[in-house]
Amino acid sequence: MLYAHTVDVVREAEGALMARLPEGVLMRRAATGLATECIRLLPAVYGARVVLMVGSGDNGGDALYAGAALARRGVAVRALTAGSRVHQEGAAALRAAGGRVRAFAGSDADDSDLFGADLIVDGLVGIGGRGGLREPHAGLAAQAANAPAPVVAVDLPSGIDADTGEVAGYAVRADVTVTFGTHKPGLFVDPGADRAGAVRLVDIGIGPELPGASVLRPQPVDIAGLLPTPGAEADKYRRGVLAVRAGSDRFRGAAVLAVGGALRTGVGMVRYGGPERVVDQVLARWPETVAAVLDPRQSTDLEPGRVAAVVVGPGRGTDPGDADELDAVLDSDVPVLVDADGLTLMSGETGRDLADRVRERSAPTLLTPHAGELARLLGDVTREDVEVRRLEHARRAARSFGCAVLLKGSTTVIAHPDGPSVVNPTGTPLLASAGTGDVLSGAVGALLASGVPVVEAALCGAYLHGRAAELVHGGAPVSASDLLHGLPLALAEVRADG
Ligand SMILES: NC(=O)C1=CN([C@@H]2O[C@H](COP(=O)(O)OP(=O)(O)OC[C@H]3O[C@@H](n4cnc5c(N)ncnc54)[C@H](OP(=O)(O)O)[C@@H]3O)[C@@H](O)[C@H]2O)[C@@H](O)CC1
Ligand SMILES: [K+]
Repeated sequence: MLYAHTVDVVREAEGALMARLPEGVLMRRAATGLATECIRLLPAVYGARVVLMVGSGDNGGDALYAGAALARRGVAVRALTAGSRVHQEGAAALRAAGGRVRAFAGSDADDSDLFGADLIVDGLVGIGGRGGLREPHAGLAAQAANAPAPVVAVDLPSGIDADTGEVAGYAVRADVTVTFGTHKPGLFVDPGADRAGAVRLVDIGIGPELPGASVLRPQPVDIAGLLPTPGAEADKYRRGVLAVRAGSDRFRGAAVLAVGGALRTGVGMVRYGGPERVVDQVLARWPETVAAVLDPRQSTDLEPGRVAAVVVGPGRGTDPGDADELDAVLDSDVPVLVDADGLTLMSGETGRDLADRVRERSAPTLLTPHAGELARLLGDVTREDVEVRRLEHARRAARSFGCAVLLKGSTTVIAHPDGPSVVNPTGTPLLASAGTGDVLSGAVGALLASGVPVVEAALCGAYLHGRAAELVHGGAPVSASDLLHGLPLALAEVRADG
């Protein structure tokens, strides 16, 4: 598991440790770790050319001290400063080691040092950065982006918000980010995560001072530990029965995909209920389903005691009958996953009663919106707002509805009113196509029915779904049906890693 802490928490931990250590020790540790990573990235050390982009804070100080260490190893180091000040001791250390320090001349002409560099180090701003990069920082960073050398970001790529991953203006795009003490949430969540490249954590000793993380990013081994392993004595009821209330005459595929997602993730039995033509189609594709014709306006019976979890909403419709069905499902005392049309029914003024129903439930509820659906559920933000501050809005929704929320998209995040948020490390942008969400709802539903707790089920389902896409796509677009082939591969891989 990787852990991320917010800036306030990092500063507090740093303060507690610094009070016991001689001045400058933490920066020296950070700089040593940074220099080591730079050396790994250089084809040869002696005679290599490294350019430091240096802002006015301690982030620039880290870069300067690392530059001094590189210069002592025979690297030609040039520091280009931006901003009103420069870290004096760091600049002196670099000069004493044979490096040069000068102010960036501005964006009017290409900087020859930058374009001749073997490696560029981004020490413009770190956790002290606010908003998009100002000038001359942005101009310097833009030149670095055009230069051929790889870019190593110090602590985080300058211009991304450390706590949210938001990019409010120009931001550096790094090949490698060397971060200190703990990960920052913005390194886990897009759009920030996308700018960070490969992230390396350097231990500077603040670990014991840090409280529990605010954001987690699991590794394959963590997923393996969370997945259920059916014992020899397991029968279909003990493995869990999932009820799927998806699909309609208009959207028959949603039912087929949600049922498939569940079966391919592993569940004792899927009970499908829906219109006759959809039942036929589900049975034609998945004959192992126990399917019954069900008109939500006449029967919303969930067969109490016979199902362990319910998926409701994908392609189901938003008629009054569908609202009645959702209401009845929410009235049950088993875990419920609400997706797609179910989320639409819960949104706005007309959805108020259903939203209250969710708040009143004692059994776990999981909402699985994409950014547009989350914006509608929250009612006071746009889809774009949600996309740039994914963690914040997923957390708000979790608090507002008193349940777990899985926000789909460029980084899938899972929030719960209690405990840290979790980000899913797998997936590809090519996953954004019709029907993939239906497969996800089935996959997560299967895990809920198997007794996996709600946040863990959401995480494992999202992980397997994203990994399935990575394994089947090979660079080509992924259809929702392809995902159904990828799920067993993803499961086998996770079990082998575990
Ligand atoms: N915490 C730890 O454990 C350790 C932390 N360490 C290191 O310290 C770093 C934090 O250093 P820090 O606090 O000095 O802030 P930092 O990121 O250098 O930026 C502040 C400067 O940036 C400027 N500025 C702000 N926004 C801007 C913008 N949009 N565009 C342009 N400029 C902008 C701002 O200018 P101002 O707004 O004041 O004019 C101010 O001068 C941290 O990331 C890590 O690298 C390690 O050494 C050891 C252990
Ligand atoms: K930086």
